[in-house]
Amino acid sequence: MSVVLVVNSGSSSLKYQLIDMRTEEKLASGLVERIGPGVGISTHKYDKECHEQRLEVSSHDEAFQLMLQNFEQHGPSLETHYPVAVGHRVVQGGRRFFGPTIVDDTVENDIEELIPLAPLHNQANLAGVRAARKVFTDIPHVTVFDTAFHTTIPDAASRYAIDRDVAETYRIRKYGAHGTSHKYVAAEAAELIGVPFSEAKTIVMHIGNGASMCAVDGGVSVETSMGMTPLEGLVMGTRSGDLDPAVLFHLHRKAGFSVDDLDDLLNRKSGLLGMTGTNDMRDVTERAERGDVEAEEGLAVYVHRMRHYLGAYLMALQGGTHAIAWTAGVGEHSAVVRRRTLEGLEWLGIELDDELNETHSDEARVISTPNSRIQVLVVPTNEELEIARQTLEVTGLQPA
Ligand SMILES: Nc1ncnc2c1ncn2[C@@H]1O[C@H](COP(=O)(O)OP(=O)(O)O)[C@@H](O)[C@H]1O
Ligand SMILES: CC(=O)OP(=O)(O)O
Ligand SMILES: [Mg+2]
Repeated sequence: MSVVLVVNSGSSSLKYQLIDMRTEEKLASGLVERIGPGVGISTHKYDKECHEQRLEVSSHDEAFQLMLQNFEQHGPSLETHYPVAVGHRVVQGGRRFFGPTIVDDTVENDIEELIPLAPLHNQANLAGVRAARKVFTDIPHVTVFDTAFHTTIPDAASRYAIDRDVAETYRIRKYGAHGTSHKYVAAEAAELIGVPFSEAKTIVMHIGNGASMCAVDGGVSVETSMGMTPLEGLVMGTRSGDLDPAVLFHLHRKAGFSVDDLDDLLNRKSGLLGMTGTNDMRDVTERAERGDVEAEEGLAVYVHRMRHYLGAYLMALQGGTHAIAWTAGVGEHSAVVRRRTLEGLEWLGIELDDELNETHSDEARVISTPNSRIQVLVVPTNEELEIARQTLEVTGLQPA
């Protein structure tokens, strides 16, 4: 059996899946949340059962050991289901990695060197790679980069208008993120609407805790909302997204914020959390519906920013847009956010079907009316499956 283990380490979590690549069936999956001080939560799903455990998990190395324990205690055994390869998500590949890459020590060092370009993510991703290489010493490890899908974005969209030498020396440009998800969802969306991926024009809305949008034209990314780091663009769970850079000078000069304070403010204490006190969209929409003013204001800013980018991406897709595809935690589950983002756009040929929008399902589906010129879709993302596919592809292993 060809099974691939996929490790997706986030800034404070570690997600994993064991996938049988003959059928692309998920055999087992798990999540270790809240890595760091305090009580963490480990969830392991196998054979229709879900095993939950609460305990302090102080590092990604510990989270990885916990994952191994989960397999040992709850199955399936990694001895009988020994993976043929391990696929790892890495957010930032810079101008160094343009596709899935088999890991060796040089690759590990290069990922480390890219940490400043994705501070919340690359460090955690690397910790997962290192822990896994220590345990699975005799199989290939492959890193799949969020940035790889965006290397096709034209210069006019990926350059910042700053001094050329400074930009070159310090590698300052738009790299984007969530590319593995954007690519997977755009391909699924094309299939759903029956347009070849090589011809489809799609706007993908990856709206999770981290959130970004992507304009995909003929199978390639032409614009995305995250920038040099995953801080730019949309309002997120704890990140501010776009703001006037002069705000930083002002807070430094007038309020004595250090660079680290500013980093903490914008990456960890802003977005929905900063505006409403919670980064969970379920709480925000519930409170907004009950008339809570802070929640309503936060939601309004969140939605306004997505509409701003939607307008821009309709322009980026020359010649028209076939579909808008919603994905990730908020995009897949929040009918309220989808409705508020797309309301009043009938004049643009975007017409949501309210009943379809409100219907819950785990399947990829159309939620616009038959009259809607641009189709609106919900397409559950599966970064892990896409990583597993790319892992097999680059190692040349065949599912057997
Ligand atoms: N039913 C729901 N309604 C609204 N938002 C939801 C729902 N379920 C999950 N979410 C949101 O999705 C977010 C997590 O999305 P996810 O894509 O898993 O993010 P990440 O990969 O960045 O951790 C949660 O923070 C929560 O706000
Ligand atoms: C890049 C990024 O924001 O990833 P995530 O959504 O997993 O936090
Ligand atoms: Mg995510």
